[in-house]
Amino acid sequence: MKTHLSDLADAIRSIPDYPKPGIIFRDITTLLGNARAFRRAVDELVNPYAGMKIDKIAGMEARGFILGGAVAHQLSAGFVPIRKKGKLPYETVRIAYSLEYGIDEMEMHKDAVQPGEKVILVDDLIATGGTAVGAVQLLRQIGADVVSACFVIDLPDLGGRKKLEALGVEVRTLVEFSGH
Ligand SMILES: O=P(O)(O)OC[C@H]1O[C@H](OP(=O)(O)OP(=O)(O)O)[C@H](O)[C@@H]1O
Ligand SMILES: Nc1ncnc2[nH]cnc12
Repeated sequence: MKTHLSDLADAIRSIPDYPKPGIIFRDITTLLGNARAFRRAVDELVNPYAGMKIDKIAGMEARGFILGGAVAHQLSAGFVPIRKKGKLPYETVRIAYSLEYGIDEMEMHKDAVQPGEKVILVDDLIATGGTAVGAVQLLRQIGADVVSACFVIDLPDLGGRKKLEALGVEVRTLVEFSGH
């Protein structure tokens, strides 16, 4: 039986008031635990990039590692982890960023991408876009050509997609939830 994109939305669990009052947390662990939905989500993320000779997938800790690793494998691309500060052992580039429910700093190894390499950013969700914009800035700082960014979930009312597009990055998403 074919899985539809509405089935992907149904496979995501929504938790009100987590991690803070007023936030509805869109929990992808239920999608990841559903073999058919997980495969469909990865296939849908990968399909638009088939044949594009992408060099690297960059994934944001932690949920971007799960999806980004699967996408990289399917595209025969390398994988670049963008981590929360203090976790990477070699020399890094670092940037402060804010997201829907907090602020933090993220880092990437400074030799993780060679100048001019084609990179796609992968994460589970875009909300305010703070995380993704920070990641694009880090990647561009070391010379990456960020050709696109893709997410399973878009929260369009929080404006992240528009911010990324304003930076000249194509954005692809699979399901939308209105409100927070
Ligand atoms: O568009 P934004 O407002 O920046 O929010 C989106 C980010 O928030 C979540 O990650 P989180 O920082 O909660 O980390 P986690 O994956 O380790 O739970 C999500 O996985 C995105 O990376
Ligand atoms: N509402 C939300 N649910 C899950 N992850 C998020 N990251 C930022 N906002 C989020």
